[in-house]
Amino acid sequence: FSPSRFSISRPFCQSPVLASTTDKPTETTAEPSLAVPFQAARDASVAKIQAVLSQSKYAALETPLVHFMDEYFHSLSQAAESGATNPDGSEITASQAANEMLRTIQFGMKYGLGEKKYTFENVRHKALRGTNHGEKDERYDDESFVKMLGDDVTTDFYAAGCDFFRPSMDLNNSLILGVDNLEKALNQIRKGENVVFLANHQSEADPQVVSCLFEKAGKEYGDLAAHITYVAGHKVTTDPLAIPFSMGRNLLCIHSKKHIDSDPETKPAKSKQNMAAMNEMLQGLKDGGMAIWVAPSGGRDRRIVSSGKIPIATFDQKTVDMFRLMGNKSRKPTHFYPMAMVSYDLCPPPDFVEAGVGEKRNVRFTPVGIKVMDEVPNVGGAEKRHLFTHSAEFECIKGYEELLVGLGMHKYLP
Ligand SMILES: O=P(O)(O)OC[C@H](O)CO
Repeated sequence: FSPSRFSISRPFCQSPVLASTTDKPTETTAEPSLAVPFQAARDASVAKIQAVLSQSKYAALETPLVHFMDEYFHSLSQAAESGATNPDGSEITASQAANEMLRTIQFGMKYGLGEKKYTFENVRHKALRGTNHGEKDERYDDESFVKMLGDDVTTDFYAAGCDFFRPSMDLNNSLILGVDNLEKALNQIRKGENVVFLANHQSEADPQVVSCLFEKAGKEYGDLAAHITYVAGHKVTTDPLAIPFSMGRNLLCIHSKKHIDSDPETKPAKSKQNMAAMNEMLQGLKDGGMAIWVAPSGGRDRRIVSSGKIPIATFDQKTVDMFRLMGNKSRKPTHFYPMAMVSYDLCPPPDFVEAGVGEKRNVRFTPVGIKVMDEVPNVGGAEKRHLFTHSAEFECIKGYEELLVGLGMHKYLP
């Protein structure tokens, strides 16, 4: 790795330019044809949702939800047409699309809207896996908690999130690379050491992409994916549709640097929450055996609208420094692995960057990719800090570009 070369020319001349807030949102036009059973299931599901919404105060949600439904039914219709199957070998069906969609919307309405919406009260949230899941979870002993969940007391929200997004991933043509590094990371975690994956971030479904691709690599890696704690910005914990997916994940809830200044009045409270999250993380790292996924850019990569290229967003050095500092303070060996991710097409983010929630959801049946790069040695003092961040980002870009080539997505190469 040569820092001087890096500063002059990033691989493939990557430009750090992000789409500006004036760019139009990503438009993905629905395919003209939908297979007959999927069309029927889509129409019936839309009618059900319209009936519910018309009798509620959320009538304004009809347009974005119908768009989301159209996207999802098209995605699964295409999956079925391509011959993709579920993990048990069964076909992807129209009734599966309807069940997944209606359940997700029902969760969104129950946990994401209104006075009873689910609030992530603790900065460290533990995945809600339901009462049928093996591990003891004391929250399910609390009567009010059980009452709040109602019929969903047995719901494994982790599995539900994976089941929703998995059929939209063309897993036969997806790539999971760097499994040797994943194996090293797994062994380090098993020894009680900590691992931090420094990733680029492309879609809201990235935690599910990690799960499905790690599962593809092997059961032990699938189990690791369920164990990972994701560093989550405010959208992940406050957007009505994102909330149910987030309930199924281990999270550290923070306010990313990208959005913390959007409302000066609430900045002190947000900074306080970030401090609390860092303390919780430090405790977890001290306990050891922790696996963390963080996007040091503070958000998703955006396409360059004029060229259609998708560069990864620049890693924020202070964020990386903070994770290294916490690792050092924990006094447990803490290992850093850059993780390259290709998942943009699965749920393309809007081209504009904004702090608000409730964005328009697009979903596509597409291959996805992950490459776990070599560990970046956690050495060097204050004067070398930038070299560590550059090295991690450089590796991530290398892996990303290798994935794009391997997946035949040359058009996105920056
Ligand atoms: O700031 P954004 O729009 O890139 O959103 C980042 C969130 O983590 C969404 O997953």
